[in-house]
Amino acid sequence: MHNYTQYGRMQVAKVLEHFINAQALPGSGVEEQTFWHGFEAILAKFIEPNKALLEKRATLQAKINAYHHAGKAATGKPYRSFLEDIGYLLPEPPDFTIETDNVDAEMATMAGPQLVVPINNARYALNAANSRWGSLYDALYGTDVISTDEGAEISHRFNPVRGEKVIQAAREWLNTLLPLNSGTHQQAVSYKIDGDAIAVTLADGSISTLRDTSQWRGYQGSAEAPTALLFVHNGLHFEIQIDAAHPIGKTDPAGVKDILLEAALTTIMDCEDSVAAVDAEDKTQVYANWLGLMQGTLSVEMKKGDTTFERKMNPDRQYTAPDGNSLTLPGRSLMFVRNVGHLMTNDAILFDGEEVPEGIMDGVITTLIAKHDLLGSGRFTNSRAGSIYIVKPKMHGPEEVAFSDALFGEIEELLGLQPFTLKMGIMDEERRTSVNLKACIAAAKQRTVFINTGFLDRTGDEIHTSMLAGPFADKASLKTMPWIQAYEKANVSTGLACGLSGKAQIGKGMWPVPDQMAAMMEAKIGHPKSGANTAWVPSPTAATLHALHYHQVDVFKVQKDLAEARFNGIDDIITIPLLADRNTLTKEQIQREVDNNVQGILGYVVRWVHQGIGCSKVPDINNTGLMEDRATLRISSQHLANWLDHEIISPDMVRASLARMAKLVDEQNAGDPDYIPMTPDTASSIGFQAASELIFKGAEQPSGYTEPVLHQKRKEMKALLRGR
Ligand SMILES: CC(=O)SCCNC(=O)CCNC(=O)[C@H](O)C(C)(C)COP(=O)(O)OP(=O)(O)OC[C@H]1O[C@@H](n2cnc3c(N)ncnc32)[C@H](O)[C@@H]1OP(=O)(O)O
Ligand SMILES: O=CC(=O)O
Ligand SMILES: [Mg+2]
Repeated sequence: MHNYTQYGRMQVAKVLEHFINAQALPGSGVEEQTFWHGFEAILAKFIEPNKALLEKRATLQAKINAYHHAGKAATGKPYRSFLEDIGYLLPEPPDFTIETDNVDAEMATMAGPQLVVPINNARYALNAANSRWGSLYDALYGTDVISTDEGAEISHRFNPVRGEKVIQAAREWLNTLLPLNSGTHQQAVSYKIDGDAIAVTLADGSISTLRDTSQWRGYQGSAEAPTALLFVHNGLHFEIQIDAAHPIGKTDPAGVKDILLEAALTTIMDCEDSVAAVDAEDKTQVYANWLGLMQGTLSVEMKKGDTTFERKMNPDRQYTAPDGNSLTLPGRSLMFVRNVGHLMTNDAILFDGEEVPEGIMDGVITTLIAKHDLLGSGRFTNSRAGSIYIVKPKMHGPEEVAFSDALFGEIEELLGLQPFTLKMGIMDEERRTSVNLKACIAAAKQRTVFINTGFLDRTGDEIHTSMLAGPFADKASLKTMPWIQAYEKANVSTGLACGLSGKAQIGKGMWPVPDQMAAMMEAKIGHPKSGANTAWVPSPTAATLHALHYHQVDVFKVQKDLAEARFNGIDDIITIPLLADRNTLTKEQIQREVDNNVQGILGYVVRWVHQGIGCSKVPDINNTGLMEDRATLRISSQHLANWLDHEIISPDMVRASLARMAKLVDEQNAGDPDYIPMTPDTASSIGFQAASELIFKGAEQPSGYTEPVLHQKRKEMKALLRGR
């Protein structure tokens, strides 16, 4: 238990109280008394409605369970009518367009990658904030986008064979980014400023020029010997960096040392599924990092090899424009903060003795902190348009969006912000939101700045909602079946119909295979092609590479082309992706599916519970590292729970797999000095027990969420570690 200070009906854990009174409130223009009193009033107003929303989720789920339990039709008209009758599938509201004002260009009129990062990891969070710009050479050199054939392996010491391949590949990209009137960038031997134009000398001595002269926007260094030439294409900037004395520039006939791409236009600083924050200490750390990002003061001491340096937020980038005026471009990614959803409570604050809803607490405190940005008191500016961007995850249907909208309004009033300063990113990641998406957007039409298909949570909810309908298809097949394709397509179409183009983001989900960048380059071009003006990437390198897709596709043109054809797709969306025939899976296929799920669950959960790490790269059964977070855990645990329920697998089979995989996961982590193994005594390993509970009690978890078990077990683990 924490030490608390009483504020009216609230008790605030001292660690959080101290942070707020000493760091977050000073300079915010809000008095201590006003803040705590107003916070108390918000809790008094919103706690009961929050509980009622959760009860409604449970009531609807119980009705769905009873329907399937009775063996009623899980397809076609009868099923759709049932969903309508119980108020799960609601009538579509009349047409409208969103009215969101003061949206920064990065979200409204630009198209590019969106990075997500666990906010409590300062080292990664700083890296993410700075990933607005990324080195194309580094991204190509360090990943499988360039093959290792013919002596081009990735080595720590610079491999000139690979280096040459990188230069050639980058020059090939320049042909797309910066078309020339004659010749190609592979032939370029110099890039120079010639009056108000760019002259590119080719190997045969001829001079080429830019096909579109307006692409040139500025330079760094002197006009005679620029160190960087700045261009724009499809709204994204990039630099050709020149330094003939640099180790790479030396090898290049034009002295080009790198191509720097505008990459992560926006970043989501995540307080939710990639973070393990279970109590007042953890939450205070999360909020402290957000304050550091909003004030520009966050920094970490870094050690790489023999060098030690300080990582901090990058300044804006300065150039001279072709007309001689100075030009400044943002040096950092525009930041959202992802609050948690409506489900969990946290003991950092008690109200009438009970833990408060964590989502309400996040809303109030992350907004208070972001107010510092609007007041301009920090070192940098995040939103030049004067807005605060909150991603609200895991909302089920329009009532839950309306609740967040009302909460945001009260928070604005408490903190002295103009109405609708708080903008909302709506995660379309629960089935009741997908099937009522238009009504969800309508419920926050003055705040909506994005809709995003969080297909990972969405898959977990798909399984949980129809748990009793029958056994689900294997995990790989689930990703290709009609429901998901219709969900993705309908999201874009609904977003366009509600006027998001030019005002907000229509976003696509995460690439969860961080080391497979070649595959990402093949797959993720599908996102801009589908009309999405942003999509999630797991790392800065992935952001740099994914940025190339937005040079290949003019998303706003795609959106225009798609705008006329409204796709609703509801009948496909509600088609439950069950196994067509339970006898088609071989014993071996079933065993592999179980082992793969169990390995992923244990690999993620043990680090979460034992070490407080909320997002990990965990090898799957083929030894491919997968990004695992709470949403991927929700899928794996719900999938096993479903197959157990329908006796595709037996509890003994799962127990045997857990025992085998626990050993393997311990071995995989042997190199981590902070790792706490699960074996040999799995019965007293809290991490192991958490994983087992998530599977065996998966069917009874609210909406199949993993948070309740993870939080409880992490708290047990922290208590154990404190007692040691
Ligand atoms: C369903 C959903 O909700 S998805 C959203 C939640 N998921 C996320 O936020 C994913 C974020 N990504 C990550 O946390 C990580 O990339 C992981 C856990 C997947 C892999 O991490 P690691 O195994 O440490 O990656 P790896 O060793 O390849 O790279 C580490 C380097 O990349 C950087 N990096 C990796 N991911 C990120 C990121 N998301 N943001 C910023 N920097 C990052 C690190 O800072 C580090 O560089 P440094 O040494 O200069 O600090
Ligand atoms: O939050 C994202 C998801 O896919 O879930
Ligand atoms: Mg999610």
